[in-house]
Amino acid sequence: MAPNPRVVQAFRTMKEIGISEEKVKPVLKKLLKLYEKNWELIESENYRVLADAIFEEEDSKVSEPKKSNAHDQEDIDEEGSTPDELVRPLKRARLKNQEGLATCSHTNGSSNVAGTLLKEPKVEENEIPPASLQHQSLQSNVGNIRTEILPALPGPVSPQPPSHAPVSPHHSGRDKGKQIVEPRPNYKGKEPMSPHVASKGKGPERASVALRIKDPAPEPGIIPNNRFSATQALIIPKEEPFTDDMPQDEVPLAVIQPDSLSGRDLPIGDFSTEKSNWLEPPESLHAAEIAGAGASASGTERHTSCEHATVPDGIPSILEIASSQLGEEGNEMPALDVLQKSPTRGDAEKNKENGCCEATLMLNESFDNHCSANGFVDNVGRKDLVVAPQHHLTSNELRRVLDASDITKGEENLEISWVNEINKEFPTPFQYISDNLVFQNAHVSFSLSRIGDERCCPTCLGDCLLSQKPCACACQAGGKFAYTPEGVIKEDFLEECISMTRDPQKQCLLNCTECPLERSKADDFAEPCKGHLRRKVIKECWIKCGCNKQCGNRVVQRGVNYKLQVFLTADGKGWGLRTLENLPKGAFVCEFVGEILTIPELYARNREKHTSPVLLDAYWGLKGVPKDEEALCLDATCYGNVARFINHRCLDANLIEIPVEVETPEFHYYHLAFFTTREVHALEELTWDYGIDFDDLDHHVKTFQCRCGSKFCRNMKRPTKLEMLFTR
Ligand SMILES: C[S@@+](CC[C@H](N)C(=O)[O-])C[C@H]1O[C@@H](n2cnc3c(N)ncnc32)[C@H](O)[C@@H]1O
Repeated sequence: MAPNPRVVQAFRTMKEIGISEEKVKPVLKKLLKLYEKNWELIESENYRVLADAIFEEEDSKVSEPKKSNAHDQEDIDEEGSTPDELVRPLKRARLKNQEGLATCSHTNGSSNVAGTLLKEPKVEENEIPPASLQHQSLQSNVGNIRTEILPALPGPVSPQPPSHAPVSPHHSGRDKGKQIVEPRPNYKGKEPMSPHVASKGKGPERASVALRIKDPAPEPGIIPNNRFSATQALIIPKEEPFTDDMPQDEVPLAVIQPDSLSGRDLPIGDFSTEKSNWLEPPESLHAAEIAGAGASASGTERHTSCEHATVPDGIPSILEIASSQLGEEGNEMPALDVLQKSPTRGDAEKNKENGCCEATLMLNESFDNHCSANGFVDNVGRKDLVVAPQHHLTSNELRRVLDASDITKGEENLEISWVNEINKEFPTPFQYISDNLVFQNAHVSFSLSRIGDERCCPTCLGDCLLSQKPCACACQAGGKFAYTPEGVIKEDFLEECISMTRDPQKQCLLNCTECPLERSKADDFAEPCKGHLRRKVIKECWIKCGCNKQCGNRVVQRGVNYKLQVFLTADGKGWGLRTLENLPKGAFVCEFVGEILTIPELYARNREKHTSPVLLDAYWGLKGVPKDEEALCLDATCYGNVARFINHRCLDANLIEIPVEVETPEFHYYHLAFFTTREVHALEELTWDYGIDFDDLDHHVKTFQCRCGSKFCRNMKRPTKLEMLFTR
C-alpha cells in the first residue's frame, strides 16, 4: 500500500525540526484517533499540535516502554487502534508568548534585550549557560524585529458606512486566513451588511491554544533549526511546572514559568514606566500625524488607501533599517512603502507563497530583490508599490511606526491599530496574548475524559443551532442556545444578563462562607464576604462535540471579529478601545485575556502598579469554599489582550461581561467575554462596568476618580452639606 502522503508530509515536517519518524509515529497515531482523522487540525500551523504532542509525550514517557516501529506504522496506516487518552497539548503556547515581551524586566535571570524580555531557564550556580541559549536569545531578539515590521499604519478614523454586520460564526481560522466570511443571509439589521474578511484568521477553535500556535516548537534545549525564520526561535525552558506531578491527561492551558515571573513587583513597576526600550519617535513620526498620512486603520480598508503610492522621479529612496539578523542598525536600504501602501497580512502571505521574501529575510537583501518592508515583492520593479517618505527613519522609529498598525502583533484575526490624536504618548508596552496563561499556582487543567457526554454533544453533526432538538450543550444553558444563527446573543438571554448585573431587584449575590478575597488579605481584618454577582453562563460547543468548527455555538472561541482601535481618550481616562464599525446588539467584541492568577498571587502583586484585575468569581459561594488554587482572577497588566484598554463606565456601559464555558467543565475557570448591550456606532468608545464600589477602599480594583460621564456615575463628587444647603 502506498504511504499516505499526509503521513509522509508530517514526517518530513517533523524531520525538519529534528524529530525522528520513530517519535512521530505513535503520537501522530494518537492524534489521528483523537481528532477523528481530522488532518486539518494536525496540519494547521505547520503541524504545531503534532510537535507539541511529541514534546508532551517525551516529557511523560520516561517510564513508558516503546512500541515497535512496525506496529506504529501499521496503526497509522490503519488509523484504527484505540489510543490512550491524549489531551490536546496546550502548554507550549506560552513559548510563543515569550517572544517579544516588551518591558517586564524580571529579576530572575531574565535578560531584556532591545525591548524584549527573554526568559531563560534557571541556571544553577556556577553553571555556564549553554551556548544554545545564548544563541536563542539573539534569535528571539531578531524575531522581535520581524514581528514589529508590520505593514499598515493607523489612520484617522473615518466613520465606516454603517454595517450592522453580525458576528459571523462562520469565519475562517488562522490556517485558512484568506477565506471570506459570509454574512448570514437572514440578518435583518437596518443597514446593509458588510462581510467580515478574516484576513489572518486564527485557529478555528480559539479556546484551544494548541490550535493556534504559529510555529513549530523545537525540542527542549535544542537550538532551533536555522532554516526557521528568526521569530520562530523560542527559548524553551527545560523545567516545566505541572508536568511531572500531573496526570498525563491533565494539561494546563498555558503556564508561565514560576522562575521567570516570580517577584514581579519590580518588573511591573518598571513595566508601567519603562521607556528605555520604547523610544519616543521624532515629532514627524507622531502617531496622529502618521494617522494623517492616509493609511487606514484596519484590514479591508487598507486595500484602497494605497492606490496613489508612487515615487516621484529623482527623490532618493533611502531608509535606515536594522540590517542583519543580529539587529545592527545603520545600514541603508531603499525607502519603502511604509506610509502609504498597507497591504493586508493575507496579501503578504500570498506573496510569500508565491516565493516572495519576508521582511526579516529581506533585511539582508539588496533592493534588487524588490522586496518591501511589507513583505511585498514587486517583481517588475513597479514604482507604484514604493513611496519615498519625507523622513529618514531609524529602525527604532520604523518599529514604532509599524507597531501602530497592529497592537496585537498578529495574535488576533484582525489587526488592531492604535492612534493618539491628543498628544505624543504611546501606549504602555505589554505582551499581547490572545489566550489566557496560567501564571503559577492556578489550577486550570482539563482532560477530555472529564468532559462527560452530558457536558458536550458528541452525537451532533454540522451546526448545532440548526438542529431541531437542543443538544447537551444547549441544555446546560437552560435548554436554549445563547446565540442566534446570526452569531449574536439572543435578546432575552442578553436582557437577563444585563438586568442580573444592573437591576438591584434582579441581582443575586452569592456569599462565600470563607471568601478567598478576605482569606488572602495579609492583615488581621478579614471581613465577611461582600458577595459575588451570580451570572448567566454561556456554554459553547468544543472539540469533544460532534458538530463542526462552523457550528453557531462557537463564537467566543473564534476570537475578535470586528474592527477595533485603541485610542487615547480625550476625557482623561487614558487609553481606551473603540469600534471602527457599527456593532449590533449582543455582538461578541473580545474576551478579557490575561494571566490566570490565584487570589494569593494577585495579592502578592503590587496593586498600585496593576491595571484592573478581573475576578472569575461567578461560582464562588455556590460550590462550597473555593480552594486557594481554584479562586482565580485574570491580570492583564503584563500579558493581556485588547480588553485591557476597555475603560469603566458606571451602569450603562455598552459592553457586558458574560462567563463562557468552553474547554473545561470546572466552574472555577471560564472565559470572560464582552458582548454589546446595545447597538454601538462606529467610533464609539467601548466600556464596561468594572463593578467598582467607589466607597469600598478595599476593592480589588485600584480605585480612580471616575470620569465615565454616565449620569449614573457612582463616583460623582458628592455635594458637601454646605453645598446642599445652598442648593435648596
Ligand atoms: C483596564 S485599564 C483601562 C485602560 C487604561 N485607560 C489605559 O490607559 O491603559 C483601567 C484604568 O483605566 C483608567 N480608567 C478606566 N476607566 C476610567 C474612568 N471611567 N475614569 C477614569 N479613569 C478610568 C483607570 O486609571 C484605571 O485604573
